[in-house]
Amino acid sequence: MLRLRDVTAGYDGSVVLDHVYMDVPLGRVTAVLGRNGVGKTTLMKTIIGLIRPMSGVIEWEGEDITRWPPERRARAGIGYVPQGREIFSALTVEENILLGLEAQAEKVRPQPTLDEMYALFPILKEMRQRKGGDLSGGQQQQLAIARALAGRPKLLLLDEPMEGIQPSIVALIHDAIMKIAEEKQVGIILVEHNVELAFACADHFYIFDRGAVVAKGDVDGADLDHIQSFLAV
Ligand SMILES: Nc1ncnc2c1ncn2[C@@H]1O[C@H](COP(=O)(O)OP(=O)(O)OP(=O)(O)O)[C@@H](O)[C@H]1O
Repeated sequence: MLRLRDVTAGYDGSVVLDHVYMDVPLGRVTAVLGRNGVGKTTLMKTIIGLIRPMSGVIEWEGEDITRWPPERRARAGIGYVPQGREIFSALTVEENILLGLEAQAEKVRPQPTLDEMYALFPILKEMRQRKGGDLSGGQQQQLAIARALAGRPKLLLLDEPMEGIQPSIVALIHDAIMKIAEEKQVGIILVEHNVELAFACADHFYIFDRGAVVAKGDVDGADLDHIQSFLAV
C-alpha cells in the first residue's frame, strides 16, 4: 500500500499539490483524474521522488519514504511510465525489455521472463527484432509498459498511457493493465483525463482540481455526472 498523508508539493516555493491524502492498494487500479494542469504529473513525480514535498508524509509498505531518493524508491518496487512513453528508439524491442529486466527492483521478487512480457503483449513478440523507434504509438506504449514491468515493480505509475492511441489498441492496453493488477498483484496508478477510459479498467478513483483531491471513491456506483462536473473544461 502506498499512502500520502497531507502532502503539499510544488516547484520553487509555489504550491501545486495541496494537502493531498491518498491510499493506493496493491492488486487494484487506482485512477487519477483531472483537467490539464491540475497537478497529476506533479503527483507522479512526488511519488517517485523527483519532487520533495514541502510537507506531509509518503509511506510505502509501512515505511516512511518521504526523504528517499528516486533510485531507492525504484529498488523498493515503485515503477513509472512517464507521459510520452520513453523507450530506447535505436534499440530493438527485445533489447528494450532486456534492459528493463536488468534494472529490476530488489531480487526478493522472482525474476520475470521475456515470455511473460510477450504473453501480456503478443505484438511485442512479433516485433521483437524491430527498433523501438519504428513501432506505432500504441506499440511503443505497450513496450514502455513491458519494460517497466520487467523491473518487477509492486506499484506501477502510468501517466496517460492511452493518449493519442487508436481505440483497438486502447482495449488491449486496458486488458493488460487489469491483468497486471489482478494476476501479478501490482498496484497501478492510472493517470487519465478521460473518465470513460479510466473507469473501463479502474477499481477506485481520485479526482484532482487545482492540486487538491475534490472527489474519490469506488468506480462501481460512482456518480458520473458529479465527476464530469470536475472534468468539463
Ligand atoms: N517544472 C516546473 N516548474 C514550475 N511549474 C511547473 C513545472 N511543471 C509543472 N508546473 C506547473 O504545475 C502545474 C501542474 O502541472 P502538471 O504537469 O502536474 O499538471 P497535469 O495535471 O499533469 O497536466 P497535464 O494533464 O496537462 O499533463 C501547472 O500549473 C504547471 O504549469
